[in-house]
Amino acid sequence: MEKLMEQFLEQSAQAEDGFYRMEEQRLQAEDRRREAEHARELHMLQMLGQMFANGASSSSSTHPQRKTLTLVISAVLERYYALGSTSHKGMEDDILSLVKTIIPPLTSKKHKGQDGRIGIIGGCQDYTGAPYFAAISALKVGADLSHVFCTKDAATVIKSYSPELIVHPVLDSPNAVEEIEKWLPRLHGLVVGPGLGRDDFLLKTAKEVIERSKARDIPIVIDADGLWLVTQQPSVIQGYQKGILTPNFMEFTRLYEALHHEPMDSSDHQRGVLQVSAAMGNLTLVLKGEQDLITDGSRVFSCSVEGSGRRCGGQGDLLSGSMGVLAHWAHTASTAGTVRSVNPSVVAAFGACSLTRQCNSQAFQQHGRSTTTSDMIQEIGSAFKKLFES
Ligand SMILES: NC(=O)C1=CN([C@@H]2O[C@H](COP(=O)(O)OP(=O)(O)OC[C@H]3O[C@@H](n4cnc5c(N)ncnc54)[C@H](O)[C@@H]3O)[C@@H](O)[C@H]2O)[C@@H](O)CC1
Ligand SMILES: Nc1ncnc2c1ncn2[C@@H]1O[C@H](COP(=O)(O)OP(=O)(O)OP(=O)(O)O)[C@@H](O)[C@H]1O
Repeated sequence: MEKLMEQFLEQSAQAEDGFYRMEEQRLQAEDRRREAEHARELHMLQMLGQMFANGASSSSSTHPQRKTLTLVISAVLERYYALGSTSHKGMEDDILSLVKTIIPPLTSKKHKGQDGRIGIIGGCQDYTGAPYFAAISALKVGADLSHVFCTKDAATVIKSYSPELIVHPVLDSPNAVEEIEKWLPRLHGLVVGPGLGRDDFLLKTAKEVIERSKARDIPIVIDADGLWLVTQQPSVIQGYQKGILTPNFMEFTRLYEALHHEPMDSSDHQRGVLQVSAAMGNLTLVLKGEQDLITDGSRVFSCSVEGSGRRCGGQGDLLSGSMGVLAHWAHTASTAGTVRSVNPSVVAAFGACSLTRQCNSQAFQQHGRSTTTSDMIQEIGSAFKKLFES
Protein backbone atom coordinates (compact mmCIF):
# COMPACT_ATOMS: atom_id res chain seq x y z
CA MET A 1 0.00 0.00 0.00
CA GLU A 2 2.81 2.32 0.98
CA LYS A 3 4.64 1.48 -2.26
CA LEU A 4 1.53 2.20 -4.30
CA MET A 5 1.16 5.52 -2.55
CA GLU A 6 4.81 6.40 -3.31
CA GLN A 7 4.33 5.48 -7.00
CA PHE A 8 1.21 7.61 -7.14
CA LEU A 9 2.94 10.61 -5.58
CA GLU A 10 5.93 10.25 -7.92
CA GLN A 11 3.67 10.07 -10.97
CA SER A 12 1.72 13.14 -9.77
CA ALA A 13 4.97 15.06 -9.26
CA GLN A 14 6.14 14.09 -12.77
CA ALA A 15 2.80 15.09 -14.26
CA GLU A 16 2.99 18.40 -12.41
CA ASP A 17 6.58 18.97 -13.64
CA GLY A 18 5.48 18.17 -17.18
CA PHE A 19 2.60 20.57 -16.89
CA TYR A 20 4.82 23.40 -15.65
CA ARG A 21 7.44 22.71 -18.36
CA MET A 22 4.77 22.89 -21.07
CA GLU A 23 3.28 25.99 -19.52
CA GLU A 24 6.72 27.63 -19.42
CA GLN A 25 7.30 26.77 -23.08
CA ARG A 26 3.88 28.15 -23.95
CA LEU A 27 4.63 31.43 -22.13
CA GLN A 28 8.04 31.72 -23.79
CA ALA A 29 6.43 31.21 -27.22
CA GLU A 30 3.85 33.84 -26.33
CA ASP A 31 6.62 36.28 -25.26
CA ARG A 32 8.46 35.70 -28.54
CA ARG A 33 5.27 36.28 -30.51
CA ARG A 34 4.59 39.53 -28.60
CA GLU A 35 8.16 40.73 -29.09
CA ALA A 36 7.99 40.04 -32.83
CA GLU A 37 4.66 41.85 -33.05
CA HIS A 38 6.05 44.78 -31.05
CA ALA A 39 9.14 44.99 -33.29
CA ARG A 40 6.95 44.79 -36.40
CA GLU A 41 4.75 47.59 -35.11
CA LEU A 42 7.74 49.78 -34.24
CA HIS A 43 9.21 49.19 -37.68
CA MET A 44 5.93 49.99 -39.44
CA LEU A 45 5.47 53.12 -37.37
CA GLN A 46 8.99 54.24 -38.18
CA MET A 47 8.39 53.71 -41.89
CA LEU A 48 5.02 55.44 -41.77
CA GLY A 49 6.50 58.37 -39.86
CA GLN A 50 9.22 58.69 -42.48
CA MET A 51 6.75 58.43 -45.35
CA PHE A 52 4.36 61.01 -43.96
CA ALA A 53 7.18 63.32 -42.92
CA ASN A 54 8.46 63.36 -46.49
CA GLY A 55 4.91 64.02 -47.70
CA ALA A 56 4.37 66.83 -45.21
CA SER A 57 7.54 68.62 -46.16
CA SER A 58 6.86 68.37 -49.89
CA SER A 59 6.26 71.85 -51.25
CA SER A 60 3.40 70.58 -53.44
CA SER A 61 1.22 69.74 -50.41
CA THR A 62 -1.65 72.14 -49.90
CA HIS A 63 -2.16 73.67 -46.46
CA PRO A 64 -5.06 71.42 -45.28
CA GLN A 65 -3.29 68.32 -46.68
CA ARG A 66 -0.14 69.33 -44.91
CA LYS A 67 -1.99 69.86 -41.66
CA THR A 68 -3.58 66.39 -41.84
CA LEU A 69 -0.25 64.79 -42.69
CA THR A 70 1.39 66.64 -39.83
CA LEU A 71 -1.18 65.30 -37.39
CA VAL A 72 -0.73 61.77 -38.77
CA ILE A 73 3.07 61.91 -38.37
CA SER A 74 2.74 63.10 -34.82
CA ALA A 75 0.22 60.40 -33.99
CA VAL A 76 2.51 57.80 -35.53
CA LEU A 77 5.58 59.00 -33.67
CA GLU A 78 3.66 59.48 -30.45
CA ARG A 79 2.55 55.84 -30.69
CA TYR A 80 6.12 54.81 -31.45
CA TYR A 81 7.47 56.43 -28.30
CA ALA A 82 4.49 55.28 -26.25
CA LEU A 83 5.56 51.72 -27.13
CA GLY A 84 8.59 52.49 -25.05
CA SER A 85 11.37 51.95 -27.56
CA THR A 86 14.57 51.45 -25.66
CA SER A 87 16.63 51.18 -28.83
CA HIS A 88 18.30 54.33 -30.16
CA LYS A 89 18.51 52.93 -33.66
CA GLY A 90 16.62 55.13 -36.06
CA MET A 91 15.78 57.62 -33.30
CA GLU A 92 17.64 60.48 -35.00
CA ASP A 93 15.49 60.00 -38.11
CA ASP A 94 12.36 59.95 -36.00
CA ILE A 95 13.15 63.17 -34.20
CA LEU A 96 14.10 64.76 -37.52
CA SER A 97 10.65 63.78 -38.76
CA LEU A 98 9.15 65.52 -35.74
CA VAL A 99 11.22 68.63 -36.47
CA LYS A 100 9.66 68.70 -39.95
CA THR A 101 6.21 68.84 -38.37
CA ILE A 102 6.91 72.00 -36.37
CA ILE A 103 8.02 74.12 -39.32
CA PRO A 104 5.30 76.64 -40.15
CA PRO A 105 4.23 76.58 -43.79
CA LEU A 106 5.00 79.65 -45.89
CA THR A 107 1.68 81.04 -47.06
CA SER A 108 0.56 84.33 -48.55
CA LYS A 109 -1.87 84.85 -45.65
CA LYS A 110 0.83 85.66 -43.12
CA HIS A 111 1.94 89.00 -41.83
CA LYS A 112 5.44 90.05 -40.85
CA GLY A 113 6.38 88.72 -37.46
CA GLN A 114 4.11 85.67 -37.39
CA ASP A 115 6.92 83.17 -37.93
CA GLY A 116 8.93 84.60 -35.10
CA ARG A 117 10.40 87.67 -33.48
CA ILE A 118 13.52 86.63 -31.65
CA GLY A 119 15.59 88.62 -29.15
CA ILE A 120 19.26 88.14 -28.39
CA ILE A 121 20.58 89.40 -25.05
CA GLY A 122 24.29 89.91 -25.61
CA GLY A 123 26.94 91.98 -27.30
CA CYS A 124 29.47 94.12 -25.43
CA GLN A 125 32.72 95.91 -26.14
CA ASP A 126 34.72 92.69 -26.44
CA TYR A 127 32.23 90.55 -28.30
CA THR A 128 30.22 91.84 -31.23
CA GLY A 129 30.45 88.77 -33.48
CA ALA A 130 28.58 86.35 -31.23
CA PRO A 131 25.26 88.25 -30.99
CA TYR A 132 25.46 89.01 -34.70
CA PHE A 133 25.93 85.31 -35.57
CA ALA A 134 23.03 84.29 -33.33
CA ALA A 135 20.68 86.99 -34.61
CA ILE A 136 21.41 86.53 -38.31
CA SER A 137 21.10 82.74 -37.92
CA ALA A 138 17.66 83.18 -36.38
CA LEU A 139 16.63 85.25 -39.41
CA LYS A 140 18.08 82.82 -41.91
CA VAL A 141 16.33 79.88 -40.27
CA GLY A 142 13.03 81.67 -40.77
CA ALA A 143 12.29 84.18 -38.04
CA ASP A 144 10.75 87.35 -39.45
CA LEU A 145 12.51 89.77 -37.12
CA SER A 146 15.66 89.53 -35.07
CA HIS A 147 16.47 91.96 -32.26
CA VAL A 148 19.81 92.39 -30.50
CA PHE A 149 19.91 94.00 -27.04
CA CYS A 150 23.54 94.95 -26.50
CA THR A 151 25.72 97.63 -24.89
CA LYS A 152 25.96 101.09 -26.40
CA ASP A 153 29.48 100.68 -27.75
CA ALA A 154 28.69 97.33 -29.38
CA ALA A 155 25.54 98.53 -31.12
CA THR A 156 27.04 100.56 -33.97
CA VAL A 157 29.47 97.78 -34.74
CA ILE A 158 26.71 95.14 -34.87
CA LYS A 159 24.50 97.40 -37.00
CA SER A 160 27.34 97.83 -39.43
CA TYR A 161 27.54 94.06 -39.98
CA SER A 162 23.99 93.84 -41.20
CA PRO A 163 21.04 96.08 -42.01
CA GLU A 164 18.69 93.15 -41.35
CA LEU A 165 19.06 93.27 -37.59
CA ILE A 166 17.23 95.55 -35.17
CA VAL A 167 19.81 96.67 -32.65
CA HIS A 168 18.97 98.25 -29.28
CA PRO A 169 21.91 99.91 -27.46
CA VAL A 170 20.35 99.47 -24.03
CA LEU A 171 22.08 96.67 -22.16
CA ASP A 172 24.36 98.95 -20.11
CA SER A 173 21.87 101.76 -19.61
CA PRO A 174 20.71 102.36 -15.99
CA ASN A 175 17.13 101.34 -16.85
CA ALA A 176 18.16 98.45 -19.11
CA VAL A 177 15.58 95.99 -17.74
CA GLU A 178 12.67 98.37 -18.34
CA GLU A 179 14.00 99.22 -21.84
CA ILE A 180 14.14 95.54 -22.75
CA GLU A 181 10.88 94.65 -21.04
CA LYS A 182 9.06 97.05 -23.37
CA TRP A 183 9.91 94.65 -26.19
CA LEU A 184 9.09 91.38 -24.44
CA PRO A 185 5.38 91.31 -25.39
CA ARG A 186 6.48 91.29 -29.03
CA LEU A 187 9.08 88.54 -28.70
CA HIS A 188 8.46 84.83 -29.33
CA GLY A 189 11.86 83.56 -28.25
CA LEU A 190 14.89 84.78 -26.34
CA VAL A 191 18.54 83.77 -26.57
CA VAL A 192 20.57 84.90 -23.58
CA GLY A 193 24.34 84.98 -23.52
CA PRO A 194 26.13 85.21 -26.88
CA GLY A 195 28.80 87.87 -26.37
CA LEU A 196 27.23 89.03 -23.11
CA GLY A 197 30.51 89.09 -21.18
CA ARG A 198 30.75 88.69 -17.43
CA ASP A 199 30.37 92.21 -16.13
CA ASP A 200 28.26 92.11 -12.96
CA PHE A 201 25.83 94.78 -14.09
CA LEU A 202 25.19 93.05 -17.44
CA LEU A 203 24.70 89.69 -15.75
CA LYS A 204 22.26 91.24 -13.27
CA THR A 205 20.30 92.74 -16.16
CA ALA A 206 20.28 89.40 -17.99
CA LYS A 207 18.99 87.70 -14.85
CA GLU A 208 16.12 90.15 -14.46
CA VAL A 209 15.23 89.85 -18.17
CA ILE A 210 15.13 86.05 -17.82
CA GLU A 211 12.77 86.38 -14.82
CA ARG A 212 10.44 88.71 -16.72
CA SER A 213 10.50 86.52 -19.83
CA LYS A 214 9.59 83.47 -17.76
CA ALA A 215 6.61 85.37 -16.41
CA ARG A 216 5.53 85.84 -20.03
CA ASP A 217 6.06 82.16 -20.90
CA ILE A 218 8.65 82.97 -23.59
CA PRO A 219 10.97 80.12 -24.68
CA ILE A 220 14.51 80.95 -23.51
CA VAL A 221 17.78 79.50 -24.82
CA ILE A 222 20.76 80.14 -22.55
CA ASP A 223 24.27 79.92 -23.96
CA ALA A 224 27.83 81.19 -23.43
CA ASP A 225 28.02 83.85 -20.68
CA GLY A 226 24.35 83.26 -19.90
CA LEU A 227 25.52 79.84 -18.70
CA TRP A 228 28.06 81.57 -16.48
CA LEU A 229 25.12 83.29 -14.83
CA VAL A 230 23.22 79.99 -14.47
CA THR A 231 26.28 78.40 -12.89
CA GLN A 232 26.33 81.19 -10.27
CA GLN A 233 22.55 81.20 -9.78
CA PRO A 234 20.87 78.04 -11.08
CA SER A 235 17.49 79.09 -9.68
CA VAL A 236 17.22 81.74 -12.40
CA ILE A 237 16.03 79.06 -14.86
CA GLN A 238 15.58 75.92 -12.73
CA GLY A 239 12.38 74.07 -13.57
CA TYR A 240 11.34 76.39 -16.42
CA GLN A 241 10.03 73.98 -19.03
CA LYS A 242 10.54 76.40 -21.92
CA GLY A 243 14.20 76.86 -21.06
CA ILE A 244 17.09 75.21 -22.91
CA LEU A 245 20.76 75.25 -21.87
CA THR A 246 23.43 74.74 -24.54
CA PRO A 247 26.81 74.24 -22.82
CA ASN A 248 30.04 73.19 -24.49
CA PHE A 249 32.11 70.76 -22.47
CA MET A 250 33.79 73.45 -20.33
CA GLU A 251 30.53 75.20 -19.57
CA PHE A 252 28.92 71.86 -18.77
CA THR A 253 31.71 70.87 -16.35
CA ARG A 254 31.36 74.17 -14.49
CA LEU A 255 27.62 73.73 -14.22
CA TYR A 256 27.91 70.13 -13.09
CA GLU A 257 30.41 70.99 -10.39
CA ALA A 258 28.36 73.93 -9.16
CA LEU A 259 25.25 71.75 -8.88
CA HIS A 260 26.79 68.57 -7.52
CA HIS A 261 29.75 69.94 -5.52
CA GLU A 262 32.02 67.19 -6.82
CA PRO A 263 34.14 66.60 -9.94
CA MET A 264 32.30 65.17 -12.92
CA ASP A 265 32.89 61.62 -14.14
CA SER A 266 33.99 62.61 -17.64
CA SER A 267 33.82 59.02 -18.90
CA ASP A 268 30.01 58.98 -18.71
CA HIS A 269 28.52 61.99 -20.44
CA GLN A 270 25.06 60.43 -20.74
CA ARG A 271 24.82 60.06 -16.99
CA GLY A 272 26.21 63.55 -16.52
CA VAL A 273 23.59 65.21 -18.72
CA LEU A 274 20.77 63.31 -17.03
CA GLN A 275 22.06 64.40 -13.62
CA VAL A 276 22.39 68.05 -14.58
CA SER A 277 18.99 68.15 -16.25
CA ALA A 278 17.40 66.52 -13.19
CA ALA A 279 19.16 68.94 -10.83
CA MET A 280 17.87 71.81 -12.97
CA GLY A 281 14.27 70.58 -12.68
CA ASN A 282 14.18 68.56 -15.90
CA LEU A 283 15.32 71.45 -17.97
CA THR A 284 16.27 70.66 -21.56
CA LEU A 285 20.01 70.50 -21.91
CA VAL A 286 22.33 70.15 -24.91
CA LEU A 287 25.89 69.06 -24.27
CA LYS A 288 27.72 70.02 -27.48
CA GLY A 289 30.54 67.87 -28.76
CA GLU A 290 31.50 65.09 -31.12
CA GLN A 291 27.91 63.97 -30.65
CA ASP A 292 25.49 66.48 -29.21
CA LEU A 293 23.66 64.94 -26.26
CA ILE A 294 20.16 66.25 -25.69
CA THR A 295 17.98 65.46 -22.71
CA ASP A 296 15.12 66.67 -20.58
CA GLY A 297 16.07 64.27 -17.83
CA SER A 298 13.92 61.41 -19.06
CA ARG A 299 15.96 60.06 -21.96
CA VAL A 300 19.05 61.10 -23.87
CA PHE A 301 18.95 61.72 -27.60
CA SER A 302 22.20 62.02 -29.44
CA CYS A 303 22.62 64.07 -32.58
CA SER A 304 25.45 62.87 -34.75
CA VAL A 305 24.65 64.42 -38.11
CA GLU A 306 28.04 64.50 -39.79
CA GLY A 307 29.86 67.81 -39.27
CA SER A 308 33.57 68.24 -39.87
CA GLY A 309 36.79 68.55 -37.93
CA ARG A 310 36.67 72.35 -38.10
CA ARG A 311 35.80 74.05 -34.78
CA CYS A 312 35.87 77.79 -35.46
CA GLY A 313 34.49 80.25 -32.88
CA GLY A 314 30.86 81.21 -33.37
CA GLN A 315 29.39 77.83 -34.30
CA GLY A 316 27.67 77.76 -30.93
CA ASP A 317 26.08 81.13 -31.72
CA LEU A 318 24.64 79.77 -34.95
CA LEU A 319 23.26 76.92 -32.84
CA SER A 320 21.68 79.09 -30.15
CA GLY A 321 20.20 81.60 -32.62
CA SER A 322 18.56 78.89 -34.70
CA MET A 323 17.38 77.12 -31.55
CA GLY A 324 15.60 80.30 -30.45
CA VAL A 325 13.39 80.15 -33.56
CA LEU A 326 12.86 76.40 -33.48
CA ALA A 327 11.89 76.59 -29.80
CA HIS A 328 9.15 79.09 -30.69
CA TRP A 329 7.91 76.86 -33.51
CA ALA A 330 8.05 73.72 -31.38
CA HIS A 331 6.07 75.23 -28.51
CA THR A 332 3.51 76.63 -30.93
CA ALA A 333 3.16 73.16 -32.47
CA SER A 334 2.86 71.67 -29.01
CA THR A 335 0.07 74.07 -28.05
CA ALA A 336 -1.71 73.07 -31.26
CA GLY A 337 -1.41 69.41 -30.21
CA THR A 338 1.02 68.44 -32.97
CA VAL A 339 3.90 67.47 -30.69
CA ARG A 340 2.88 65.67 -27.52
CA SER A 341 4.95 62.89 -26.00
CA VAL A 342 8.34 64.31 -27.01
CA ASN A 343 9.22 67.50 -25.17
CA PRO A 344 8.99 70.39 -27.70
CA SER A 345 12.22 71.88 -26.31
CA VAL A 346 13.97 68.60 -27.13
CA VAL A 347 12.56 68.64 -30.67
CA ALA A 348 13.79 72.22 -31.13
CA ALA A 349 17.22 71.40 -29.72
CA PHE A 350 17.60 68.40 -31.97
CA GLY A 351 16.62 70.43 -35.02
CA ALA A 352 19.12 73.18 -34.27
CA CYS A 353 21.97 70.73 -33.58
CA SER A 354 21.30 68.87 -36.82
CA LEU A 355 21.19 72.13 -38.73
CA THR A 356 24.43 73.49 -37.24
CA ARG A 357 26.30 70.28 -37.99
CA GLN A 358 24.91 70.12 -41.54
CA CYS A 359 26.01 73.75 -42.12
CA ASN A 360 29.44 72.86 -40.78
CA SER A 361 29.72 69.90 -43.12
CA GLN A 362 28.56 71.83 -46.19
CA ALA A 363 30.81 74.83 -45.49
CA PHE A 364 33.76 72.54 -44.86
CA GLN A 365 33.26 70.82 -48.22
CA GLN A 366 33.82 74.19 -49.89
CA HIS A 367 36.33 75.91 -47.63
CA GLY A 368 38.12 73.15 -45.76
CA ARG A 369 40.40 74.42 -43.00
CA SER A 370 39.58 78.05 -43.72
CA THR A 371 35.86 77.53 -42.89
CA THR A 372 34.48 80.25 -40.62
CA THR A 373 31.09 80.73 -38.99
CA SER A 374 30.16 83.24 -41.71
CA ASP A 375 30.69 80.45 -44.27
CA MET A 376 28.42 78.20 -42.22
CA ILE A 377 25.73 80.88 -42.03
CA GLN A 378 25.76 81.04 -45.84
CA GLU A 379 24.76 77.38 -45.81
CA ILE A 380 21.73 77.70 -43.50
CA GLY A 381 19.19 77.93 -46.35
CA SER A 382 20.35 74.86 -48.24
CA ALA A 383 21.12 72.84 -45.10
CA PHE A 384 17.62 73.57 -43.78
CA LYS A 385 16.09 72.47 -47.07
CA LYS A 386 18.14 69.30 -47.19
CA LEU A 387 17.33 68.27 -43.63
CA PHE A 388 13.78 69.42 -43.15
CA GLU A 389 12.18 70.08 -46.53
CA SER A 390 13.21 67.14 -48.69
N1 LIG B 1 33.21 86.50 -32.62
C1 LIG B 1 32.74 86.58 -31.38
O1 LIG B 1 32.34 87.66 -30.91
C2 LIG B 1 32.66 85.36 -30.56
C3 LIG B 1 32.40 85.53 -29.22
N2 LIG B 1 32.21 84.49 -28.41
C4 LIG B 1 31.87 84.82 -27.04
O2 LIG B 1 33.01 84.73 -26.24
C5 LIG B 1 32.60 84.68 -24.88
C6 LIG B 1 33.39 83.62 -24.17
O3 LIG B 1 33.14 82.35 -24.76
P1 LIG B 1 34.11 81.10 -24.57
O4 LIG B 1 33.50 79.95 -25.31
O5 LIG B 1 35.50 81.47 -24.91
O6 LIG B 1 33.92 80.78 -23.02
P2 LIG B 1 34.97 80.55 -21.87
O7 LIG B 1 35.73 81.78 -21.61
O8 LIG B 1 34.19 79.94 -20.78
O9 LIG B 1 35.97 79.49 -22.45
C7 LIG B 1 35.61 78.20 -22.65
C8 LIG B 1 36.89 77.50 -23.05
O10 LIG B 1 36.61 76.13 -23.13
C9 LIG B 1 37.32 75.60 -24.21
N3 LIG B 1 36.60 74.39 -24.63
C10 LIG B 1 35.45 74.32 -25.32
N4 LIG B 1 35.11 73.04 -25.52
C11 LIG B 1 36.06 72.31 -24.92
C12 LIG B 1 36.26 70.91 -24.78
N5 LIG B 1 35.42 70.03 -25.29
N6 LIG B 1 37.35 70.51 -24.10
C13 LIG B 1 38.23 71.39 -23.59
N7 LIG B 1 38.08 72.72 -23.68
C14 LIG B 1 37.02 73.17 -24.35
C15 LIG B 1 37.35 76.69 -25.25
O11 LIG B 1 38.49 76.59 -26.05
C16 LIG B 1 37.40 77.95 -24.40
O12 LIG B 1 38.71 78.36 -24.22
C17 LIG B 1 31.09 84.38 -24.93
O13 LIG B 1 30.38 85.56 -24.70
C18 LIG B 1 30.89 83.96 -26.34
O14 LIG B 1 29.56 84.18 -26.78
C19 LIG B 1 32.15 83.12 -28.90
O15 LIG B 1 30.79 82.87 -29.15
C20 LIG B 1 32.98 82.94 -30.16
C21 LIG B 1 32.78 84.01 -31.17
N1 LIG C 1 33.70 67.47 -32.04
C1 LIG C 1 32.67 67.87 -32.77
N2 LIG C 1 32.31 67.22 -33.91
C2 LIG C 1 31.26 67.64 -34.65
N3 LIG C 1 30.51 68.70 -34.36
C3 LIG C 1 30.80 69.38 -33.25
C4 LIG C 1 31.90 69.02 -32.39
N4 LIG C 1 31.95 69.90 -31.37
C5 LIG C 1 30.95 70.76 -31.59
N5 LIG C 1 30.27 70.46 -32.72
C6 LIG C 1 29.12 71.18 -33.30
O1 LIG C 1 29.30 72.58 -33.19
C7 LIG C 1 28.23 73.14 -32.45
C8 LIG C 1 28.81 74.23 -31.60
O2 LIG C 1 29.58 73.64 -30.58
P1 LIG C 1 30.87 74.31 -29.95
O3 LIG C 1 31.45 73.32 -29.02
O4 LIG C 1 31.72 74.88 -31.02
O5 LIG C 1 30.15 75.49 -29.15
P2 LIG C 1 30.78 76.74 -28.43
O6 LIG C 1 32.15 76.45 -27.93
O7 LIG C 1 29.80 77.17 -27.43
O8 LIG C 1 30.79 77.77 -29.62
P3 LIG C 1 31.16 79.33 -29.67
O9 LIG C 1 32.47 79.40 -30.35
O10 LIG C 1 30.08 79.93 -30.48
O11 LIG C 1 31.19 79.85 -28.27
C9 LIG C 1 27.63 71.98 -31.68
O12 LIG C 1 26.27 72.06 -31.52
C10 LIG C 1 27.91 70.79 -32.56
O13 LIG C 1 26.83 70.56 -33.40
